[in-house]
This record gives sequence, structure tokens and C-alpha cells, in this order.
Amino acid sequence: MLVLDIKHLNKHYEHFSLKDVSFQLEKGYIMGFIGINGAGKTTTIKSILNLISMDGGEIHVLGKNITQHEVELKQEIGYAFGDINFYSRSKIKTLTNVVKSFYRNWDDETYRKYLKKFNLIEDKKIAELSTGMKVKYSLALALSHGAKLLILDEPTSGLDPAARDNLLSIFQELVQDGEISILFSTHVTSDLEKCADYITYIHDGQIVNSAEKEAFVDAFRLLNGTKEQLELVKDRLISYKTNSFGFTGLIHTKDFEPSPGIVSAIPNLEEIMIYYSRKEEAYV
Ligand SMILES: Nc1ncnc2c1ncn2[C@@H]1O[C@H](COP(=O)(O)OP(=O)(O)OP(=O)(O)O)[C@@H](O)[C@H]1O
Repeated sequence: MLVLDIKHLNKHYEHFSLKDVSFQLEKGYIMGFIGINGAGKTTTIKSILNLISMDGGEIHVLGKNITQHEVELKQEIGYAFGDINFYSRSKIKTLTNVVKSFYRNWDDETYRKYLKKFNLIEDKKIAELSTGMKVKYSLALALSHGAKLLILDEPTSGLDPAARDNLLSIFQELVQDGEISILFSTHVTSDLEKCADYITYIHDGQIVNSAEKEAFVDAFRLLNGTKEQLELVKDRLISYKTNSFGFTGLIHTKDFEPSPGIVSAIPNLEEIMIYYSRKEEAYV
């Protein structure tokens, strides 16, 4: 079953457009939504949450159109982000009382369970929480109203490696029984190597690829060779860098014919993002 189905989403701002964005997320999986700053991740997320109006396309969450069933679907969607600063002088317990009044499926027992699990103390003020704790608090709220789709916008930004690792393990645990699905936007791709099942890559408002993680990276090859060998493949490379030894460049696997001396390897997500975002720049 599809928990999220985005079809031909278009949104135009004066200097930026989402162009025909389409991708799907299956129930029970984690999807990493990657792209460099300004690529359109937050604009896509705001469209899913119906916080901005679309200029074209359709978004279905759990089989229902978000614009037609917004109130109902908001009960099923949990939104968490790395940087909550609202109500920062309030105590956790005060904010929770406000939030829970919006949700008909609020479950106090589940809420207590997650407070304990995440070591959150109700008498603490929001301002006193570390960044990791703020994300955990957002998650506790989302899970207590029975959210089935968690949308996490840069949830790991600003976290130290231990807090980040802890949070990634929590995400994996949450999807384990197949009921919860996670869309996780980030430009810290190493987080996704660990926990994502699917990767969707957006560049300049357009989806480059959306696929199962291994298939996603397998669609690219990172080539290394001499400057002479560069001449043989230059036209087919997405982009490349040269150094005193030769070149390193990214190519679509379908465009690569093995040639003697050119070493090819499967790139990691960061290499794909770096070389892809250099596509429009002058080769250096
Ligand atoms: N309300 C708006 N009016 C005009 N332009 C906007 C508006 N909101 C966003 N944009 C522009 O849309 C582009 C995409 O922004 P968006 O926040 O979706 O990117 P992002 O991928 O989330 O980036 P980041 O990783 O930096 O958060 C940017 O160039 C931004 O300036």
C-alpha cells in the first residue's frame, strides 16, 4: 500500500519552481529525501502538508487526496523537525496539553511510554531541551496521536554523532512492525546510508531519481583514470574533477562502457550529490 503518492506536483515561485515532482513511498519504509540547499525539499514537504497551494498535480496520503481530506489526514501525519523554537519558554507539559487537544486519537499511555523511552522530563522548558531532545519530543507527540506517516525535515541537523546515531536507531525501530512510514529530508547523506530503504533525489526542483537505495546508487558509477582516458568518456560524464593524477567523474551506469585502465566504482550518496550538483557548473 502506498502511504504517500505525489503525482506531477508543480509549484512556481518567482525564482524557483518545483517541476513535475512525482514519487511514491510504500507503507512501512524509510525514504531519504535528499538534495542540496534550495533544491526544493521543504517546498515539497510543505505541499504534502497542504501548507502551500500547489499550481498543479495531486498528493495522496494513505490513499486520500490531501487537499480534499486535510483535516482527517492531519491526524495521521506527524511532522518533526530539528529546530523547534515555538513556545520555547513553556514547559513540555504545557505544550503537550495544547497539542493533544487537536487530536481525537491522542493516547496518554503511548505518550507516557515515549516520554520514558526518550528520557524527556515534563517539567523541562522547551528552551532547555537539546536539539536531539526536541526531535524526540516532536516524535513523542506524533506517535501519541497515532501518526502513520512521519515527515521529518532535517531531523538530524545540529546533532552530534552519538545523538544522531541514537535517533537513526529510533527511526529504524519505529518502522519495524510495518505500520509507520518515514519521509526524512536531509543533506547529510551518511545518515541515509545507515537507515533509509529508498532514496529520492531532488535537484533544482526536479526529481533526478527515486528508487530503492541499492538500485539508486547502482544507477551511477564513479570513474577514475588518466587525463588521456578522460577524453574518451568526457562527453558522457555528468561532471568531473581533474587533479595531477588524472580525473574522477560521475556517469550514469547505462552510459558507461568499461574501457581498459578506467577504474569504476559504485559511488556513495554524497559523491552522487556532489558531482550531480556540479553538472551545470563549468568543468574544472
Ligand atoms: N515563499 C517563497 N517565495 C519565494 N521563493 C521561495 C519561497 N519559499 C521558498 N522559496 C525558494 O524556493 C527554493 C527552494 O527552497 P526549499 O526551502 O524548498 O529548498 P530546500 O531543498 O528545502 O533547501 P534547504 O536544504 O536549504 O532547506 C529556494 O530558492 C527558496 O528561496
